[in-house]
Amino acid sequence: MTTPLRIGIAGLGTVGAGVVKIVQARANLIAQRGGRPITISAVSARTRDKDRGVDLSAYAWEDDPVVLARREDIDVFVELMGGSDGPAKAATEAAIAAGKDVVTANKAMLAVHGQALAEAAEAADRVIRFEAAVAGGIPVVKALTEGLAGNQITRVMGVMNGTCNYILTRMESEGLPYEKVFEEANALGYLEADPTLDVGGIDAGHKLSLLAAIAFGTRVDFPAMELEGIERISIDDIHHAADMGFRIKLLGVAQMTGRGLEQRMSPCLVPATSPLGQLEGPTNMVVLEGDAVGQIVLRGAGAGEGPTASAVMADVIDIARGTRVSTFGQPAAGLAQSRAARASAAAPYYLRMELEDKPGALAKVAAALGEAGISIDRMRQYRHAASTAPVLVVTHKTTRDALDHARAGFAATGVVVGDPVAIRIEEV
Ligand SMILES: NC(=O)C1=CN([C@@H]2O[C@H](COP(=O)(O)OP(=O)(O)OC[C@H]3O[C@@H](n4cnc5c(N)ncnc54)[C@H](O)[C@@H]3O)[C@@H](O)[C@H]2O)C=CC1
Ligand SMILES: N[C@@H](CC=O)C(=O)O
Ligand code: NA
Repeated sequence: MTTPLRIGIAGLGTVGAGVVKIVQARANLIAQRGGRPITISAVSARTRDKDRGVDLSAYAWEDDPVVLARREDIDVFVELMGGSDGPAKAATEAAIAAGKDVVTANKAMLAVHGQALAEAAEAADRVIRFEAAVAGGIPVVKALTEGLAGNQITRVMGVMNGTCNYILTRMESEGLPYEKVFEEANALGYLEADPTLDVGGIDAGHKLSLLAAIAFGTRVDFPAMELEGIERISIDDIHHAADMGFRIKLLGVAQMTGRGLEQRMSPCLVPATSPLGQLEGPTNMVVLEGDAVGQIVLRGAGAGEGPTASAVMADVIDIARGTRVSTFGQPAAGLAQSRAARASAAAPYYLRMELEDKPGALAKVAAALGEAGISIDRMRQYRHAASTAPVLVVTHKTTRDALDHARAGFAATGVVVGDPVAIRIEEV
């Protein structure tokens, strides 16, 4: 009888319960593919007596995930609690120190502590695997670390937060308000424990920073990411974009330029007919570009029980097989600190602002754009009942610096109310 690979699971929420279900339902298939059975020795969660739709009676229970991580009867610690610090980090460190391999879905922890954890794991001759942490069920970490290992990666791009994509597409298709769709996403298990991580773009930014580290051989540098969430996107923006043949996506782009590593995660308008524009619901899409392979497009479920548990199991099965890949695809100690560069490529922009409804207001806005060297493609004032008028401007290609200059100009006009919404129109 082959020795089983014994796992301990900390966290029995959406993802943890999904992992237990796969281990129980697919035992034979997993044993064949991994070359040995995979068994669960112990589990941990905040609440012991809770119906999770799975039978946990065969497994030991630990209240403390750190104690679980150190148990002698586990080989792999599966961290599915979440949170960048606290018990997730403490238990991961304890697991490595106790000689366990680690599988985690925790992008928040890795975006902040990935370098230190990877170095600790490598010093202990252990692995940390995190396929579930980026784009859920899409095997993008494996694609970059293994399938594309022979390429110089030139760009990584994509939609990597299922919740945001679900919210944006449901608002448009059903004409539903943000709050209603947000509740639906919550009921479907897409949301992070702290939902501002999702709608603030932080979760997607964490994911992109992990992919950038692998792609460009640099240390994870999440603080350098230019970040903007979807909180200011209104149903009006969605409708205006649709009128012009665009859809709004929370889009991430990372690329290495002569000036350094550019990383940005922000709402963008993309052509409605493009593959990214057609992405519905919690689906993610990651576009990888390599010098030898050209462009690879990966599309699939980025969140939810089954897809995320699928990715966790892929990592566990890899460990059962004896596949050992460095956390970020190469030894962590050799990863260089990236030089952060502000994204500089010119693009057209969509601007929405509220104007005092008085003579000359539009002319002042046009003048502020002109002074910033920005040429107007389209400009429209919408019918309104309030004292301020909603105005939409689509610019020709311009730079971020010019846009900042124009923003300062808007503030000085005395007719622009609040800060205008500016959304980049991305050629994808
Ligand atoms: N839900 C999803 O679709 C996806 C989630 N992830 C990641 O997977 C991880 C888990 O996410 P979910 O399953 O959605 O979370 P969840 O909130 O549904 O479950 C979290 C589990 O961890 C347990 N837990 C939390 N703190 C604990 C502590 N101090 N001690 C013991 N147990 C504790 C909770 O009791 C619960 O069982 C997170 O890192 C998340 O970012 C990644 C990809 C997709
Ligand atoms: N909250 C995340 C879950 C997966 O990472 C998302 O919505 O994509
Ligand atoms: Na993945």
